[in-house]
Amino acid sequence: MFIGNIIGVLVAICCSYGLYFSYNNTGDVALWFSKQTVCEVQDYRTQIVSEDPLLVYVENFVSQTEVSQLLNIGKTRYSPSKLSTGTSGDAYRSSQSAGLPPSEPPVSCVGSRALSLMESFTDASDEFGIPQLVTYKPGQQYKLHYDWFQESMRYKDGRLCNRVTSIFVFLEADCTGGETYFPRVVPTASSLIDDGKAIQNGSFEGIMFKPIPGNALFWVNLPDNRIGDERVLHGGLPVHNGTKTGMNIWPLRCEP
Ligand SMILES: O=C(O)CCC(=O)C(=O)O
Ligand SMILES: [Fe+2]
Repeated sequence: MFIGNIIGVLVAICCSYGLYFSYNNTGDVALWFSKQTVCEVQDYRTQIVSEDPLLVYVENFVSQTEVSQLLNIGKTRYSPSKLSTGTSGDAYRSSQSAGLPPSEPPVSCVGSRALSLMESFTDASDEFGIPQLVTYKPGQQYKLHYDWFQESMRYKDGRLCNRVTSIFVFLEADCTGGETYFPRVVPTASSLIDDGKAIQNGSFEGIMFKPIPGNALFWVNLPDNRIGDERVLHGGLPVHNGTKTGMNIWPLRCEP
């Protein structure tokens, strides 16, 4: 079901100092906008996969130019991905991850675009943390997990925070396998499946999304601002051949 009310037509032509400071005026989010940045206009299109839990497919969220630039910024920064427990090198999450500098274009542009998309889910006490690239080689995966923490994490300023929403953007999909799988989400429309962008059939529960560069998934982790939603359990299925790379954006809901 393509819907009119959230067809996204981005208007962030030019992000200048302070334009988005009403979202947040302290902490990391200020870094998103600490440089004068001219951003590409990006016409993206949203499609609701499931209303409850809210899971939205975002087509053309990031341009091919931005994809190349993001991959380039990340390429020297990779290290083994960590689990929320802080452990790395675990078979549960066998990918490599790279934190991205939030103020460097196009990271800042994609960040402001994400803020625009998520405006109704964020508030002034939120933090945006560090966007993260995650890359998978054959055999690598991220088994089923929640992005929200069972116990809120202590932010650097001492506040307790949890991941209120997630955006996962597919950047590189020169691979077979590597679908993003939500076993507990029942799609309310079939067009993504008909288009071959998602897979749903009787052999498994839920829905899986094929990695397609530039497209993204957006979902809500903390629907009532406090309790993590167990229905947004998801994982990155093993890559069979080639390379898959994505970008995580995880706004943090912090206690005021
Ligand atoms: O690789 C994927 O498809 C999903 C990645 C993910 O869920 C994560 O990094 O938290
Ligand atoms: Fe995840």
